[in-house]
Amino acid sequence: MGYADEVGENTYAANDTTKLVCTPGMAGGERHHTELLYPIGGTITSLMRTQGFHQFAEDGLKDPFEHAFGCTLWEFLTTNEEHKAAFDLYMAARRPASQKSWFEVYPAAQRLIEMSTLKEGDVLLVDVGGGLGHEVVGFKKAFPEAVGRMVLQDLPATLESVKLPNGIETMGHDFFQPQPVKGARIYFLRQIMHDWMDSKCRTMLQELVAAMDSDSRLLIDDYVMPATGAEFRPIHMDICMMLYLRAVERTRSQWVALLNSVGLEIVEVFTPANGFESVIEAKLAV
Ligand SMILES: C[S@@+](CC[C@H](N)C(=O)[O-])C[C@H]1O[C@@H](n2cnc3c(N)ncnc32)[C@H](O)[C@@H]1O
Repeated sequence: MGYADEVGENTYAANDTTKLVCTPGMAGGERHHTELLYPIGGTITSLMRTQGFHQFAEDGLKDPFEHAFGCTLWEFLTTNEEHKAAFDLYMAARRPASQKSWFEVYPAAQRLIEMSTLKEGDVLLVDVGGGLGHEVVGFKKAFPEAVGRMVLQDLPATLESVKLPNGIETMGHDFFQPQPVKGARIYFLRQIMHDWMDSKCRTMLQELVAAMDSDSRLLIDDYVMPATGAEFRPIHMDICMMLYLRAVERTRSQWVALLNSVGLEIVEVFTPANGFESVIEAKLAV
């Protein structure tokens, strides 16, 4: 596993992996997976023997998490503060520092020049379901002179502990409800759509479509799985999404079908060279 280096008999030294897994975010991830995923594994056989296994469990069917814990993951996190805190820290820390940010994968600098018509008071970016705000903070640091408001949205319980630098607003918002910020240039969803089955994604997207104008862009930061030959990391995530959340990592054709079904069209898909998450840029279909 490489968690430490063996340097002698019964002697181990911390290495970079040791230091990484000791950070609050990765420690949160260890807690999340060991305490939540293992019980799912331990009860999966009884789920298969009773109702069967359904990736998009709907209409009264249970997903593996619900079968193990008696409620969905999101319900569990609303009633379990320690797990919620571990989850939020894990989300904020999950990507290796060597990985490019979404605004490097997506040509944000170029797009910001194209967006130069924005005025003070217009909204540049809404980070929908943005967790503790790590991505919008990173964006603000990278583009301190960018004109326009930046808004972090998430469930009120997530935002309670959030402290952000000046210039970033927080807004409690349930993304299945009407989007209160109209006509933003960018609606950014990182690792949101992969948490939900298609029917729920359609509801969420329809609320965004109703708020978008012709200059708005939807940016989805998620895996775009190849039809064959996927790498280990997205496959692992795909299985986790199925077990935790009755959800999925999507292929390009699945993304196209989902976005087209709500009146959106893909402008371009930006994929980093190392097989990590892509940024899908979409706009209202003409
Ligand atoms: C997988 S995390 C991703 C967080 C962040 N975007 C990131 O990439 O680190 C999913 C986020 O969705 C939020 N969330 C879940 N249900 C939500 C809802 N109905 N409305 C708004 N946010 C929700 C969670 O609180 C969590 O912050």
